[in-house]
Amino acid sequence: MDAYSELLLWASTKGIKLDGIEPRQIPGRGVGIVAARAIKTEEKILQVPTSTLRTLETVPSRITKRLPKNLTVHGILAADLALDPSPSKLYARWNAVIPTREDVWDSMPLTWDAQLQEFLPRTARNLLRKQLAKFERDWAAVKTAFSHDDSSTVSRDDYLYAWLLVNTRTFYHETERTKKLSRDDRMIMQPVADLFNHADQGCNVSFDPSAFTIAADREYAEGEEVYISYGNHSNDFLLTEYGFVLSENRWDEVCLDDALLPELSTRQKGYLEESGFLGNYMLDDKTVCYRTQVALRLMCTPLAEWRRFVDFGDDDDGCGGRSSRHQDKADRLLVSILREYEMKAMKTIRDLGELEGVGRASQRAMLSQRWRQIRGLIDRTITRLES
Ligand SMILES: C[S@@+](CC[C@H](N)C(=O)[O-])C[C@H]1O[C@@H](n2cnc3c(N)ncnc32)[C@H](O)[C@@H]1O
Repeated sequence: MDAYSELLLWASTKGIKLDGIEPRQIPGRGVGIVAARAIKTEEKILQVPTSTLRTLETVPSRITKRLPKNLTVHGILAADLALDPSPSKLYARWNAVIPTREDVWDSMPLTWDAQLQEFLPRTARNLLRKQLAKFERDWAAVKTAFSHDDSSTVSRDDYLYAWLLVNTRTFYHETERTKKLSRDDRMIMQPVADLFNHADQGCNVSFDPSAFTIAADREYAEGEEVYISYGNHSNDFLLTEYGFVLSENRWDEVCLDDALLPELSTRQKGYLEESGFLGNYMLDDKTVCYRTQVALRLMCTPLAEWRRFVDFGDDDDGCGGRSSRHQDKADRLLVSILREYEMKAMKTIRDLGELEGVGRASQRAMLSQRWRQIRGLIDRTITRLES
């Protein structure tokens, strides 16, 4: 019997109900869940009883009592996974189907060569910096707690593997007890449900005190992959937090700070800082964000008019046509800035192509894919602004 059949057999003894779905290997996505028959909208396809969840409360006290009280739930769950080398029956079936360390190392930028990490787009790099700081805090606590114990030592790599599994496989869960914790700490792991891959729109996930339930968001044909949504995430977020990008992502956006900030004088940066508009300039497939508009206006309109724009939003003084004249100027300026940024994206793609020997080919390919997406978004925006 293969590991998935064993997992499902174990799941059925624990009251986990799959209806019309089954796990399957999906090229490029590890395991995923597919429709085993035609599924109707709103059909309940999975129920996972609360008793099977892996939570803060299921971590043995021999682990929790040695960890500092303020350690994150993420950090504690990872310690539980890492310090459980011969897992109890409860988790053995689950452990048999989770991605290998090799898979995790391949996809998660946190484990990549530092030189390759420098090629991440700005948003992803910033997220990675925060993720690393969070990991190092958790690891420092776990290392201190278990470093003097021969029976349960854990290496940094063991802990990192466990920490990244938790990062990519937890669900938000609220109970009377977890409501007392910060939002980020209301996380649990659940078997089978964690085999669903992500799409920018997916099945409905809900929970009550007795179970998690996943219900179809639309009709699915037999054999079709069934997704849930991990949230309204951009591809930079997905890449850093989950190790993949979507080719179709309605929530994707690109940070323009690297394109815009170098164009601003020190004085202009000061004005933007004072008014709370310095940096975090975002572009998606439909909109240039308001912060970007404010920075562009500062670059192409007299200061008094810019202040009016910031204070009142609209720079039309009632004479007609003014607003669109300024907007045209701002759009033209943005097009020229975007053209330069597009050149940078193309150079990054070329550089990645010549970067043999740094990191793995699959990691470089992932970065190139992301930069091609950025280039595409910029290109479409230029076309839109010029039409
Ligand atoms: C909750 S797990 C989903 C099950 C996972 N595919 C597995 O093999 O166990 C989340 C991980 O699945 C992968 N994943 C999820 N959605 C994906 C997608 N749309 N494309 C590629 N990989 C995806 C990523 O590696 C992510 O970190």
